[in-house]
Amino acid sequence: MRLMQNMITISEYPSTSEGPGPHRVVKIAVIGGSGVGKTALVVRFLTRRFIGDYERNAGNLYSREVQVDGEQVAVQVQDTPGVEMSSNADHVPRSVQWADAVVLVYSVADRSSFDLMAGLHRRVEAARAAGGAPPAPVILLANKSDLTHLRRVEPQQGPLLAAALGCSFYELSASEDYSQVHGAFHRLCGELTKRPASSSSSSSSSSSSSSSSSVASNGNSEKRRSPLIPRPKSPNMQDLKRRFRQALSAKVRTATSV
Ligand SMILES: Nc1nc2c(ncn2[C@@H]2O[C@H](COP(=O)(O)OP(=O)(O)OP(=O)(O)O)[C@@H](O)[C@H]2O)c(=O)[nH]1
Repeated sequence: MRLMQNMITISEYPSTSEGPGPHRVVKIAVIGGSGVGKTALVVRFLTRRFIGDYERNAGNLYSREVQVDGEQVAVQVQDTPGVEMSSNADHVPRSVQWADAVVLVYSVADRSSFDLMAGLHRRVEAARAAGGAPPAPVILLANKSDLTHLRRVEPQQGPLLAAALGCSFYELSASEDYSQVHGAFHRLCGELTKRPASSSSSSSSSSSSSSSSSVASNGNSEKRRSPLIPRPKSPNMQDLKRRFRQALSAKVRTATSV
């Protein structure tokens, strides 16, 4: 369903809607505790806008076509529910097995979100092994670096953990710095495009265009439904559409006022 004139669309979960297409697809799962800024990071990367309000996310999939090292790439980002909040314990292994790469996120202002990271990394590795998938690149993101007065995780702890886990590490602020967020995701996309395409990652939806973004709810039972069957309007999708409209209308206003 078309949401806005500027090609923001609501679509089905892409693993069911991919058809033959010209572009490479890279799939990234974003995982971490609740409220650490996963949605804010994903939306910041895809739209440049920062979402200031907080609404709990039940698992959404976003996609956008971007240029990576001169190549048109369809980036799909799975924004998973906070691991400690989810009633569905399956969502981490499902997302990890679907993805080509994993982004683990904690907030520097939330010690418990940092303490989840090592265990989550183990779950990522176990899920890949159980699914027969090769190890995936994992990056560790320390978000909310702007909250210096609320810091609960010391700056050196993130890099130490990342080194122990064999991950890349970025400390950044989704609210303050788009370029850091873009840089982290973009480098990961670049790394993925240098790898041989997996069979599920070599094409994209034929309806995509170079300026398109889309978002789909990742409800468990809906995941494998035909793209032709209309998705029920869950409150979560309504919230998401509203947040997208908010973020993008500001973008359109900026563009038209220049
Ligand atoms: N100060 C600050 N706030 C941020 C930053 N990133 C996100 N937030 C805020 O943190 C809150 C939670 O952000 P979300 O993106 O919804 O967090 P989430 O990880 O998706 O949360 P769940 O949906 O519960 O999994 C929101 O109020 C955001 O505005 C940041 O870099 N700095």
